[in-house]
Amino acid sequence: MPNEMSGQSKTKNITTVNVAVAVIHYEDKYLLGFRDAAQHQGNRYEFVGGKIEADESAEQALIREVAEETGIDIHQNMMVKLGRLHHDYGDKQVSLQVYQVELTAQQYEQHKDCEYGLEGQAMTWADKSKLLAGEYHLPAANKTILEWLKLPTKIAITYPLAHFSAQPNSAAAWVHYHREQLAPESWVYIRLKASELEYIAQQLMDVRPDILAILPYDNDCQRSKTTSTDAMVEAKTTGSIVARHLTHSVLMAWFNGTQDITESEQLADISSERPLIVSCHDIDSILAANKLASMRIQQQLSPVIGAFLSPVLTTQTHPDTVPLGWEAWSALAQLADMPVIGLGGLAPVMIDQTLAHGGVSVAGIRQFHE
Ligand SMILES: Nc1nc2c([nH]c(=O)n2[C@@H]2O[C@H](COP(=O)(O)OP(=O)(O)OP(=O)(O)O)[C@@H](O)[C@H]2O)c(=O)[nH]1
Repeated sequence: MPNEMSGQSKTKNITTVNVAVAVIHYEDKYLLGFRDAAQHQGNRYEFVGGKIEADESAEQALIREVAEETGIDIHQNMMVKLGRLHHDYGDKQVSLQVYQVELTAQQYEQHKDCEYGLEGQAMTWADKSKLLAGEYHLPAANKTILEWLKLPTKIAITYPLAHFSAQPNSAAAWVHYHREQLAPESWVYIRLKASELEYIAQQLMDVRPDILAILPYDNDCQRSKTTSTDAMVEAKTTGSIVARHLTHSVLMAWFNGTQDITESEQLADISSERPLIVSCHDIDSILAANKLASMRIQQQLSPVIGAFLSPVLTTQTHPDTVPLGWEAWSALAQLADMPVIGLGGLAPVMIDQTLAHGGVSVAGIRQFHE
């Protein structure tokens, strides 16, 4: 998709319209327009946006469209890329470049009572919970955007079991520690080995049913078609699994063709009902993640909702790994077609710095526990 940055492109005689989409919000209120019945995908709500002209970048188009449709002045430093996606409506193909735009309190005050946009279209402010619950009828392509918006600004990662190896019962110590330390209703990536996953992760989810768990995708069990820990955890779980996680090495093994499986087998293998979060460290893994994301959308499977991109800074756990540093991290984040999560040497308070460098969320271990 980076090759189709602007204008219209033609593939097999079908024109793809390149569109810049602004997910304008102030805290938990999101601005929606209503598409006229005569328009493509009419009688539906939409985010503000429109065609990217041939001489424009997506960001320039976004600034112009937002001003034309709402009169709100936005600047480059207020927008963060959420992702890019291609959608085939049958009668029209669209490539959406989606940005999150947070208004200032003053801008929201000025526009909070606005019922019509500058082009006469009805406008409304939607509560995030209602928007994500599907209470607004949006074009089909927006389903993925709503999944992206579920990603919180902070994700806690669990300690490895080995961290508790000095304890007489390390599994019990692991469960006890995380039961006490994880914030209420937080997203938690339960990073355990496949062999530890079923019995320990389940214990934590039993005692903390409020947490929203990201569980590792168990590649080995899936490949051998044995009763996988995935299936067991899914079947027995009392808590909520919000996503499965794919490691950098699994992602690269699939897309470098080092595993002898076809693309459709890969897609069928990964829990198709669950959104995915992938781990990336470099340009090759970002490109592999983009490919996976595009395949999932094309096959109408649950989307890739995020990429952990790491390490941003030096970490205590990997002191010898050379970090990317903010500049290289930001350049890679721009290439990702899904929301990017900063990982490695970060604290929750670094969310503003992460947003400024093109990420939407921060993750980590120690500092993300209460
Ligand atoms: N603005 C906007 N467009 C969207 C969203 N989701 C989505 O699929 N689209 C599609 O992206 C395209 C937007 O291009 P557009 O705004 O220039 O097209 P239009 O049909 O509104 O007007 P036009 O063709 O008269 O210029 C439409 O085909 C629309 O269906 C969304 O959330 N916001």
